[in-house]
Formats: sequence, structure tokens, C-alpha cells
Amino acid sequence: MEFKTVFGILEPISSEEGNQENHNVLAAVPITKNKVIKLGRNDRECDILLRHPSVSSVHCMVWAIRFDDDSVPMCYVKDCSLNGIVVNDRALSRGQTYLLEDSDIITIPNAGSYRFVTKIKLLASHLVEQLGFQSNVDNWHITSKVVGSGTFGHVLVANQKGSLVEDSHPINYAVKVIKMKPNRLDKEAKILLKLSHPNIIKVHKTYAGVKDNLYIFQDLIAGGDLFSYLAKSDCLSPVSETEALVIIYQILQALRYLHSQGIVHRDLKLDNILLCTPEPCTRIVLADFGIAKDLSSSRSRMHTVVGTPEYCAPEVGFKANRAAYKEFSRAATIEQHGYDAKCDLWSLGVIAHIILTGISPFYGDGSETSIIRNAKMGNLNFSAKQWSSVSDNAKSFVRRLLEIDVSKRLDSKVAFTHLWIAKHRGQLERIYHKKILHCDYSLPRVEKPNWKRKVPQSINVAPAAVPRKLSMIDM
Ligand SMILES: Nc1ncnc2c1ncn2[C@@H]1O[C@H](COP(=O)(O)OP(=O)(O)OP(=O)(O)O)[C@@H](O)[C@H]1O
Repeated sequence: MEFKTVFGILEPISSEEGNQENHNVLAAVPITKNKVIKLGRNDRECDILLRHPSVSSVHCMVWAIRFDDDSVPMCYVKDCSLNGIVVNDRALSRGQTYLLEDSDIITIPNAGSYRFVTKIKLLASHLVEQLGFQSNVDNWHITSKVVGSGTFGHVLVANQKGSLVEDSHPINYAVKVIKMKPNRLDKEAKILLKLSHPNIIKVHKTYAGVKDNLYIFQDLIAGGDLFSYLAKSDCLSPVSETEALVIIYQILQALRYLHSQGIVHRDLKLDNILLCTPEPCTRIVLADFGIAKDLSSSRSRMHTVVGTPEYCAPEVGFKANRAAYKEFSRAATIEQHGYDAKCDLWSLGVIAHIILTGISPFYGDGSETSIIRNAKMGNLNFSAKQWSSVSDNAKSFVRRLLEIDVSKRLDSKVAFTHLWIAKHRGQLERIYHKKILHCDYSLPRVEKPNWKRKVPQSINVAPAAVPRKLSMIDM
């Protein structure tokens, strides 16, 4: 049996205010990896049942995200209700995701209160100073909470000072701090500030601080990355074909937009795809534009070898033997014909292969040499048992992306016309607009809950109140 680390606990509070008759979980509920705890009226979906008529089918959710074993888990609560939730006597705005602190009290009006108790605490409270970052940049405050780290920098939780609307909670942001070469205008920040799309990370502000650090303030995406979402013990677990479709459809939306703007991401991989909540049918956001290329003014081809070998198209020119590069840092220029935006579609093919089967198509023995050699041959093994329950349309989609001949590979527009996507286009559009964007994007930031107005006439847990079951899509 897999040992589950408990990151935090939800403890029911017995008080006059938390009316015990209306909630049936009196024991503390542990918060563990890959488990979203749902509170609400729907007994099929919720872990904590709350029976009061003012409570929504799923009223709120609580989960924990841990970037890696060395980092402190982040626990979040998200309001999914009509009538709202209160954290420490302050209402969350509708749809808001809030980063929980030890001893925070979550109250579902008329139905009960829970104390959040953290189990793994922040050890170094001076982490920001230790890392050499400023804790205050202009009107932003940077906390010691690390949401992720990469080759170029750390990503921490930040808040905007003075943005507090009376009685509401501050919005949490993320800040990526990168070491910059002096006098270099950072391309990542410049590209991101140009972009505006629901499936691309939104940047609010960038600052060049002291010690050549660049600070990129952006939305905090609270559901973790796709790699952590799929990682179960020591392997990656596939998702259902329906869930894969919803993920791929959103990445395609982002790629079509990016490529229409002349931007090529060049480092698409599971780690750079973020989820708003760690559950199916959530909004997907592309992040890490650290090696993206803006071709909008030149429309030329690219010649620099960049990316991550496991996801990298063969024409980009990774070589197993590093001595073959004139100079190798993270990017090297070699003699070749160059490549274009279709390199992102190859990476999408690798991602689709992994999320449908749990296996990486060209992984071989895991060494960089074997990955590069296998990708250059482009052999796919659809007879592997992991493909047995996947539809032929899905296999064909993956094959058309992992196509060595670039002229035969789907581009980000034509990919929408492939039968796997086209057959489900109507349902995908409905899920995308009605569920994903409507619930999660462009919501009014602050709305005071009006309990009486929205209390339903009767307690009705009718199927209509249950979110659309994804399995209804016929493959
Ligand atoms: N806006 C965000 N909200 C939440 N988590 C984030 C955000 N941006 C990045 N992360 C987390 O931080 C990790 C590292 O961020 P990012 O990929 O941007 O850094 P990097 O140094 O460019 O990494 P790489 O080594 O992949 O190039 C991501 O994998 C993700 O888990």
C-alpha cells in the first residue's frame, strides 16, 4: 500500500456557529497528495457532506500541492459556490482560490466551520534573503513560499501591497525570479507581456531589481504542474481519453494563438503545463517562456538547439554527442536547415503520448543519447499494452504529431481538424466555454455574498446540479 504523506488536516469545529446537524463529518479529514477534498451537498462527489439548502452541490474544495520532496506543500481552498465561503471572518470572492495558512478557519455559512492545520511547516522563514532576492519590489511583497524551481530561477508566492479591498482577502500571485545578464532586456518578460490568452500564463508586472535579478509577477496557478498531477509513486499514470482530450484541446488553443502571434514556445513539456486545480476538466495554463522565440518581426527559421531532449523535435538538432556542438551551454547553434513553429507540435505529441499511456515515446534506457537516437528514428509502438484501450483516432493524432517529416506533421490550426478532435469538437467547445472558462476565468474579483437571495427553494441534488460527467463523451 502506498504511504500517503499527510500535508494538512481539516478539523471540524464544534460551536454554535458551526451547526453540527448540517455536516456529517465529525472526524478530522487528512489532506494528502493527489486528493481533492470536496465539501458540499452532493453525496456522490463530496467527501464532506453539508446538508443545508444554502450549500451548493460542490461548495468548496481543498487540496495540497508539493513541487518536490524538498519543498513545503501549499494547501489551497477554492470557492465553487453560489453563496460563498468565509476564511477567518472574511468572504472569498467568487471562484477565488486562497492559499491556506496554519490555523485558518474555513466557514461554510449555515453548515459548519473547519480549522486548517498544516502538518509540514515552512522551515526557513528567511528564505527570500537566503536566496538573495528582495522581499519588497515596488508595491509587491515576496513571501518565502516556493511554488517551484527550475534551471533559471525560483517561483515564489507574492502579494500586491495596498490592493486590499475592504473585507476581502488579498489575491496571491506568483513571482519568477531570474538571474539576468546585466543590460540584457529579458525576452521571456517581453514576450509574456505581449500575450493575452486564457491558456497562457498572465503576467502583471516585471521589474529589474538589484543584483541583476529580474522579477516577473504573474498569476499563481494553484493546481501544480501536469508532471506532478500524473506522478503516482515512481511512475506516471495515464488519464482517461476524455480527460486527455480536454487537456490537449486547451494546449492546442494556446498554441494556435501563440503561433498566430509569431511566438514559438520551444520548451513544451509536462512541467510547463500548469493546472488551476488538480482535477479533470480544469483550466490549463502554459508557463515558462524562458526559451520562447518571437518571430513576429522576422518570420525566419530558428537554428538554435534548445529545449528538453525528451520532448524535442528531431529537426531542432539535438546531438547525442555534445562535442558536436561548437559550444554547449543550454543553447547551441549548429549547422543545419533550421526549424519552425512545428517543433511545438512534436512536443505536444510527446505530451499526448505520455498522458494517454503513462509512457514517454522515445525514452529508451532514459539516457540522453538513447532518447535523441530514438526520436530521430521516430518509431512508435502502438501494440504496447498501454495503448490497448486507447481509440484509433487518438493513436492517429499522436502519430500525426510525432511525424519526422515536418511537412506531414499537423500544425496548430490543422490539428483541430484531425478526427480525434473534430469528432468531439462540439462537446469540447461546451466544456471549454461553459465549464472551464466560465468557472475560472475573468470572474469578478470581489463580490459580497448575499445569502438569502440565492438559497434554493428546496434541497435538490438533481443530476442537473452535478457537473457534466466527462465519460459521457463517446470515443
Ligand atoms: N505562475 C505559476 N504558478 C504556479 N506555479 C508555477 C508558476 N510558474 C512556475 N511554476 C512552477 O515552478 C516551476 C518552475 O518554473 P519555470 O518552469 O518557469 O522555471 P524555469 O527555471 O524556467 O524552469 P526550466 O528548468 O523548466 O526551464 C514549474 O514547473 C511550476 O511547477
